[in-house]
Amino acid sequence: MTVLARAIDVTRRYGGVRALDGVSLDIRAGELVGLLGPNGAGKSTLINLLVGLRRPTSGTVELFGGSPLDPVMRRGIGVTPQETGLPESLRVGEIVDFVSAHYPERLGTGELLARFGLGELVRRQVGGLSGGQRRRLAVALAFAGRPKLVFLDEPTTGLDVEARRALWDGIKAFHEDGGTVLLTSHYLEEVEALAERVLVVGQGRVLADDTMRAVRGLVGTRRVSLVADRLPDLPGVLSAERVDGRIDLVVTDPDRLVVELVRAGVPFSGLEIRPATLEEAFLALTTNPPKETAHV
Ligand SMILES: Nc1ncnc2c1ncn2[C@@H]1O[C@H](COP(=O)(O)OP(=O)(O)OP(=O)(O)O)[C@@H](O)[C@H]1O
Repeated sequence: MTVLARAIDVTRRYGGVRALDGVSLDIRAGELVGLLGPNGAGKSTLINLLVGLRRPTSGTVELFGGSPLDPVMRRGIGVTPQETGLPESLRVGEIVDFVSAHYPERLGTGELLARFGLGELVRRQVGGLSGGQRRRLAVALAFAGRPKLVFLDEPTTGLDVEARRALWDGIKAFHEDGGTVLLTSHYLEEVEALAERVLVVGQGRVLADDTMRAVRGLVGTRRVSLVADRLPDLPGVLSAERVDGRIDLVVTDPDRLVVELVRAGVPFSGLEIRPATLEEAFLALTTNPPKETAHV
């Protein structure tokens, strides 16, 4: 499958901070890739390198087989950064026309706005839009020039559920037409709802690059929940907390945990074991040292 964007052993430093550390990846045509990672993991830096806003300290970045610094290559992409400033006095339709005019091919203004649930607002001045409407407009603009590849940095941060769904529909429609998307998100359900492939980034490195299912399987964690007054120190516990009178543990080996519990002779009841959610798996991948259950 055609590779649209590629990073080869890319490192990016800002002074003493190593924001990316030997990252290699391909974004292939038709993929919808979710980039997950905690604050400061290097997600925005990776996007900035792939779209040519920054250069790597070492390593190579390619866009459509060329350099992301080449305007001809950049014409094939659409980008919504984490923050955008749109001119307050322009009308929504005027902004779309202004942005579209930079591209050889364009989506009609009405069609673009309808795709993102903004059709009613074509004559509204940007200064009169709500925060959520502005954000949706900023994301819609990434699609104005019929891009092949779209980069969205936290597209739905700050949106309510309805606005988020309207955006998801626009992104999905683009993808169903064959478009390629790389998006970052702090909303794990967003990545679960949209992305087929997940890249987990932590401390500037790619920790996992696989299907959603495989990423969960990779960490192989289980959520164990039980009722007990106290627990001894147990092996393989990644996180432990008391919630509504129960103790919830994320563990790597639930069978061993139960054996150890019984062996310790600790009274417990209401044992439940289920697969970890993506959030739990993600935390386990990027996480701290094992937890001491005796202090829960
Ligand atoms: N222009 C800059 N100057 C100095 N340090 C920077 C700069 N941009 C990013 N960094 C640092 O590089 C690291 C990675 O930042 P980056 O913004 O790429 O992370 P992120 O995963 O996008 O985080 P977030 O989820 O908070 O947006 C952080 O430690 C950050 O402080």
